[in-house]
Amino acid sequence: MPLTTPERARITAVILAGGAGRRMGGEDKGLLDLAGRSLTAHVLECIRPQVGQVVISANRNAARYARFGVDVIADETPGFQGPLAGIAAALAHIDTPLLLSLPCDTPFPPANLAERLQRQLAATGADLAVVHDGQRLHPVFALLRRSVLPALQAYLASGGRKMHTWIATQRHTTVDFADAATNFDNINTPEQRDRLAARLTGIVSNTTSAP
Ligand SMILES: Nc1nc2c(ncn2[C@@H]2O[C@H](COP(=O)(O)OP(=O)(O)OP(=O)(O)O)[C@@H](O)[C@H]2O)c(=O)[nH]1
Repeated sequence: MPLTTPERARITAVILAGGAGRRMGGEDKGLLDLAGRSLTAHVLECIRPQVGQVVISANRNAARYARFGVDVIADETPGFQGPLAGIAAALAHIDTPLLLSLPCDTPFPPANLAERLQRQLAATGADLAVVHDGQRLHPVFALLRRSVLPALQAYLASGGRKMHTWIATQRHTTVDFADAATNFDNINTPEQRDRLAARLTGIVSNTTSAP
């Protein structure tokens, strides 16, 4: 059953767009074009109806991200320390009890992402619910209680950066999204972007040529 308005209001989504994009030649992936819109615009469109509010985690091009009309949060530590740094900054910023993290480089996340993570978090009483696609964990797709912030800050302060390692230390649950595995296909390289763009163009031209 879809989340109710009060349930959605308890969740802030953070779109993580603060990475170095090394495999993309150092480009800011969140602003990359796919089918005429930035990757961040695709993710924002999908996630906005699922939650109460959205913020963007970005470390460059603040003015361009500001045009999305939501809060833009930079990491507290410079130098691209990884997704956990963005999640920590977002947890410190929000005033909702739950944070939904998701990356900017996965343009079509499932339309029931927040709902399924929230239902399992509530049912298990865990502090974190993480996506599993049937093959592997996708730790950047997670619903976290705000109360995990001190533990995350301590992990980062100790030099920890790995999501899998930190999640393993927390009371977590995994949510099976095997039925939606392709929704978690992401874009890391120019070739992956071009392939997906070509597929989308095919879909559009097939649709428009239909009788
Ligand atoms: N806020 C923040 N987000 C990050 C950071 N590093 C990665 N991310 C985000 O986490 C998600 C997964 O990142 P990766 O694809 O592993 O890293 P990337 O920097 O984007 O790309 P590569 O340098 O090619 O690995 C993406 O949405 C990134 O924008 C960081 O240091 N800070």
